[in-house]
Amino acid sequence: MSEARPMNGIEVARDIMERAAERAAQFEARTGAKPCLATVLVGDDPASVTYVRMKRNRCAKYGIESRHVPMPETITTEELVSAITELSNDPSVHGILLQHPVPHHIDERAAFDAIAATKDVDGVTSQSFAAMAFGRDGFASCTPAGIMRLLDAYDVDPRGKHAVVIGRSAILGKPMSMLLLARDATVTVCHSKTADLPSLVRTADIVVAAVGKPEFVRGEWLKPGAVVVDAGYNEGNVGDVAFGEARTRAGLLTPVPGGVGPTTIAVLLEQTVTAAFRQQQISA
Ligand SMILES: Nc1nc(=O)c2c([nH]1)NC[C@@H]1CN(c3ccc(C(=O)N[C@@H](CCC(=O)O)C(=O)O)cc3)C=[N+]21
Repeated sequence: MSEARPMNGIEVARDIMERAAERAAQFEARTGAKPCLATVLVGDDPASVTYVRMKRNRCAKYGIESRHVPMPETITTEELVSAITELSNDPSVHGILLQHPVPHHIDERAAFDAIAATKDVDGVTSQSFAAMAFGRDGFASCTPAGIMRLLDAYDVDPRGKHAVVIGRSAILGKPMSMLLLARDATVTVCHSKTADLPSLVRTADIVVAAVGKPEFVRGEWLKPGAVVVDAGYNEGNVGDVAFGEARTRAGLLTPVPGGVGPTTIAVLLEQTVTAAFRQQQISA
């Protein structure tokens, strides 16, 4: 049986980040300051702490400053919105990342939408979503945008293909479906109430798994030769796709780790540098 070709997210991410680092250095040379990303973390969930630390380390490595803004678990929506509004109005901050998820008592949509669109380098605001959906200028949601970069790097053209997106979350499944649609894929968005998911997946040329359930997508669901993107980040670095099974069916397959995750962070860095240039009204 033939084995799927792996899509190397580490390599694709490195290219994106090296280019971002060059532009960050140019920005610093011209303005005297590095591009700056504010990272807002509510509470101290260990996985979230790790992800935010990874993002800040990656910023430091590629010439981007980060300013960490930790918030107590007990903060109210109002307090969080006002802290984010302050960052939106702070000219020394070019990008804002509010780490998802926030505690249940907080209105996450309200918090995301307190991020100024010009600083929404994570692509989570309603305004960015609309821009993404209508093909207007704006920052894309990082994980879906990173996935599009992976597809491009491996010459996967979504045009006319059937793409099945499993998951409809605000920062993953939903924007993913918009970006694939913008590239002329025929998109089916599946979720927990979808009837007969395996049959739908079997018709997919491109599968994006974004459900958050370890090894949920089975190898036998896949059309032989399909492009399979695993956007799951479950405990213990296990994806949403049963990798061992998928490897004997898929044509191209992202590993976890080393697939979607690194490109997500790379797009965040790239968009932070772009935001910095735009806010200074200078071009890269
Ligand atoms: N507002 C917001 N934006 C996000 O983009 C966002 C978020 N909230 N909340 C959580 C998820 C998760 N996420 C990951 C990014 C990179 C890796 C990553 O690079 N993982 C490595 C492995 C990690 C390791 O080595 O421990 C890899 O896949 O190779 C994982 C997960 C971004 N997210």
